[in-house]
Amino acid sequence: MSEFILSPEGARRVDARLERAGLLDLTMEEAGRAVADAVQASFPDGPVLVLAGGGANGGDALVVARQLLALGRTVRVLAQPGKHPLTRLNRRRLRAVGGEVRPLQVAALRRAAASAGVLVDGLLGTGFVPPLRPALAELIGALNATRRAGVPVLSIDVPSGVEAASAQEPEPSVRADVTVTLMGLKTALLFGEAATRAGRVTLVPLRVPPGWVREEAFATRPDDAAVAARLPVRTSGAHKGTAGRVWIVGGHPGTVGAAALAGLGALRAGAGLVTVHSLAEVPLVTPELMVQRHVDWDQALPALRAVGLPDAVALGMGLGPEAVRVAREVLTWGIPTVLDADALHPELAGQGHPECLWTPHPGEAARLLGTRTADVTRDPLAAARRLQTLLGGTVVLKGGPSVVASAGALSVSRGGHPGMASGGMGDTLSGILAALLGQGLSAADAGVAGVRLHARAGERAASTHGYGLIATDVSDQLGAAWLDLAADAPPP
Ligand SMILES: NC(=O)C1=CN([C@@H]2O[C@H](COP(=O)(O)OP(=O)(O)OC[C@H]3O[C@@H](n4cnc5c(N)ncnc54)[C@H](O)[C@@H]3O)[C@@H](O)[C@H]2O)[C@@H](O)CC1
Repeated sequence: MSEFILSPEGARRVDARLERAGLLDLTMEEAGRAVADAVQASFPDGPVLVLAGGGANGGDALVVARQLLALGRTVRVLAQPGKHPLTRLNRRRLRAVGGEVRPLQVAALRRAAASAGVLVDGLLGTGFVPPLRPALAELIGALNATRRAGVPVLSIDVPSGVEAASAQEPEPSVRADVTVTLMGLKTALLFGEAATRAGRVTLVPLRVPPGWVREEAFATRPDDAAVAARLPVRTSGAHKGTAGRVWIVGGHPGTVGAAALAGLGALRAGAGLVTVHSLAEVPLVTPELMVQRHVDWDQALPALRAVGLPDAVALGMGLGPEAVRVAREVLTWGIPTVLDADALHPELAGQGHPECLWTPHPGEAARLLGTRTADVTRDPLAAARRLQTLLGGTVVLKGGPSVVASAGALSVSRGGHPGMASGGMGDTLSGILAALLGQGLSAADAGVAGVRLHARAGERAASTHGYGLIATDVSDQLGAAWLDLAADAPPP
């Protein structure tokens, strides 16, 4: 199922609607039951130590405690005074079934943790506003020390102290083994150091009235069925001329491999005919790839245009100092275009068209936005949205995971592998994207499908090569990755 990504404000608005409908209590009950089920599934042994803050995150924790008691678990609860009405109500309910609630203090935490089989962290959720108050900072320090001593931690919604809307390194914050997040994913659970704090993340969508979460979500994470539904489908009469003619414009002495890798990626992503155009000698990576070496771009580009344009072009990979001039000319052709690497220049902002696909990594994104790389990585979703506004068309902000922003849609890719952090991976992606554009996909669909295809091929290749993965390994797995995704496609 595709998943929705909520901001703290969006989650609050859903809460407010639930409250107006008189459903918030039921939703908290469902959330607590789901978290209790997760505790049972992952940590079935030993006493459970539940830590509950004063807000609704603490309310969830008190429901978890009651649900686990009902399942026969030994449960100890340390809680702050309830500020949220439902937190107070659930404290009364817990007591009514014999649950004991003690004040949340560091000494009590250390004592109870010594014999605990698992610790449930319900101190702070999406309502946390940094900086952390000193008393809670001390508690979180004690909680993390308990984990280091061997007691696993399950966090409710987000690890406490993590700012839900930011991927920034949160210090101090809870380090969890498992995070059960509610209704929608949060930025902090997807990107950067914050995500590593969350451990294994599972999303419990909760049965809120249809559409409410979708309406408040600012981004989605499509599942493979949703991605597969965008992939091109061929008829038996397909031939190389109908499967997309792609040009790769790139390469410069010393960086010509980038263009060759893009060409290989395009071929393996199904393009019918691929030609690399370069001023440098292109290595023969595979005989199926056509190459044309040119003397200078001023002569080459008009001549190429005169012979007839391809279905799509990818440019910039290793293209060097002439990239902006070349990109300006190519953009006048008006054909679907991937702009990568040296073609990602602020001077080109506003010169694209709707079928452009811009593929910056965070460093290139920072240069385009006139900001620092750390500002991009702190909130990649916001950065991708700003880039799309600046550049138009579709933007793929590369990373683990990548973000795809097109007019009115923002999505996060699944999967991939850390072994993909090696030179040439981005060139392969540009080739894949151009191949999909050439096969008739819109820039928006090509962005979503191409990024997932690349990640899936990376996962496959990593199972053999691990951190030794190189870009050609990924290209080699593209066909199999496509078949994996197509197996999930809904029937035509
Ligand atoms: N719409 C949803 O997603 C649902 C949300 N629920 C829960 O509700 C949570 C949000 O609840 P709330 O908005 O009440 O907020 P939280 O419970 O996340 O946090 C609010 C509490 O944290 C304290 N706090 C805030 N900043 C602090 C700081 N810097 N230092 C120390 N203490 C600080 C506040 O004083 C308050 O007691 C979610 O994370 C989730 O666990 C669930 O009940 C189910 C439905």
